[in-house]
Amino acid sequence: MEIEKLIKERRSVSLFEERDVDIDELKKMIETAVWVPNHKNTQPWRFVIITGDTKERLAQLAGEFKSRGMAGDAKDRAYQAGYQMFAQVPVYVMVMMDENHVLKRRQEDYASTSLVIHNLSLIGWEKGLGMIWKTGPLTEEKAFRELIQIEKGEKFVGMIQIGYPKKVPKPLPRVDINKQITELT
Ligand SMILES: Cc1cc2nc3c(=O)[nH]c(=O)nc-3n(C[C@H](O)[C@H](O)[C@H](O)COP(=O)(O)O)c2cc1C
Repeated sequence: MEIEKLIKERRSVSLFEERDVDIDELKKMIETAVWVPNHKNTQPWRFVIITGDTKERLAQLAGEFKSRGMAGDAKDRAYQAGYQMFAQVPVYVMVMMDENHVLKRRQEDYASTSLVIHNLSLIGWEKGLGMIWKTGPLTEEKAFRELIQIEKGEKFVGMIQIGYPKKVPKPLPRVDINKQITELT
């Protein structure tokens, strides 16, 4: 696909078909995605691919989180909604990076890791796969962080939900780019 079309037509997708994603292919996509500019070549990223029993536990955590503090039928409904939203995702890639003690290095590492994530979503989109990068409140929970095994000295960058799109959302409007471009001559 032409690069301009690929960039403009890619959307964040969070509803997926009930269809498995080939994990070997996903690993190859990650191998390609990491070819980003990276100051000092720190390559600070780490990826945790989640399916199976760990995905099941993740969906339970989402249900427990969504229904926390509720009671009765409302609690059951909230649990099911949270659980289903996470259970319907075919595969997760959790992205972590080394948290360098130098702020500038840390910020630059985060920039590069973000590029990797976007590369991954573009590579996926070309293959018919949809993704969304999430950092919602569940990702700050201790149980979540233990489940995905964030290590000491690592920063959690994002939860990437991946699968074949069931529904592709409409694009959000972009501001007129001419308002954001200055020419100095
Ligand atoms: C750092 C980051 C964190 C995000 N976290 C969330 C999130 O927690 N929940 C969510 O629904 N979308 C999240 N998104 C996705 C954006 O909301 C989405 O990209 C935006 O709505 C634009 O849609 P598009 O990607 O289809 O253009 C996140 C995106 C980024 C870059």
